[in-house]
Amino acid sequence: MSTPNRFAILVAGGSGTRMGAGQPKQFLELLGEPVLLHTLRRFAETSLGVQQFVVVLPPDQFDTWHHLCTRHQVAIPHAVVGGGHSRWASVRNGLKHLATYTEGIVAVHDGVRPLVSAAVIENTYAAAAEHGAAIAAVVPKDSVRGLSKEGSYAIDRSRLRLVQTPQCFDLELLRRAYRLPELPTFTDDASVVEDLHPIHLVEGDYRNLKITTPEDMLLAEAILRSR
Ligand SMILES: Nc1ccn([C@@H]2O[C@H](COP(=O)(O)OP(=O)(O)OP(=O)(O)O)[C@@H](O)[C@H]2O)c(=O)n1
Ligand SMILES: C[C@](O)(CO)[C@H](O)COP(=O)(O)O
Repeated sequence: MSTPNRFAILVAGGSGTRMGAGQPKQFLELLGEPVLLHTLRRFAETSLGVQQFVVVLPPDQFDTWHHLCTRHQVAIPHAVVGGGHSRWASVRNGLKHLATYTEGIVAVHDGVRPLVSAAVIENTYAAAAEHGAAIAAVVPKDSVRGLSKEGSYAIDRSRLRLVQTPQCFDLELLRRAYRLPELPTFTDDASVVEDLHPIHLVEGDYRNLKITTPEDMLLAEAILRSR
């Protein structure tokens, strides 16, 4: 079987309200480089050939990214697309940029997961080529409780997984899913696709954290220094 085309949509169209940094968290520096640039490099450095990178940014931040790419001499070819009102809308905009392609595997990855490993990226693309839809996920390390009117109750964590990105899909499947109307329950791409196709889980990585709140920056720096 021939190698499928590979595409990557790096979503970085959010504003980072939980980080509260005064600028979107994807532009904060980790060991001297913006979070989003670490993420782009991670994907570009895998042994896989990614044919087309699409970076989705807040529409008012194109100049910021352009200046950062110039300052850091970024030589990784990528398209820049404006984000939307939600992650779902940003992914949909990214997908539109791939309209000329008819087949392949597309990875959707949070621009704020800069510590993703080559193994997780490669395994997720490979699983999607085999199963149509594959996402990285890890086993919860803490006990989990649900909330009820009366208080709370224990949940069997062996039946749970914590979802990460990348989330990789057959291009046409992802297109079909993103033609459906947006629902408030969509928190990731798997939740958009799952009514159309089963989602295969790939072993993620605890280090593949999503930079969300200030302590995540400390953790990410510590992990980067240890590499
Ligand atoms: N309208 C949006 C919202 C989110 N994202 C992206 O989706 C990923 C995961 O979202 P999250 O961590 O929630 O980022 P923010 O929306 O920026 O953060 P917050 O919810 O704290 O505002 C991030 O890479 C973010 O930039 C996006 O592309 N477009
Ligand atoms: C896509 C995601 O990173 C998977 O864990 C997550 O769902 C994004 O959630 P957020 O609320 O937008 O941070």
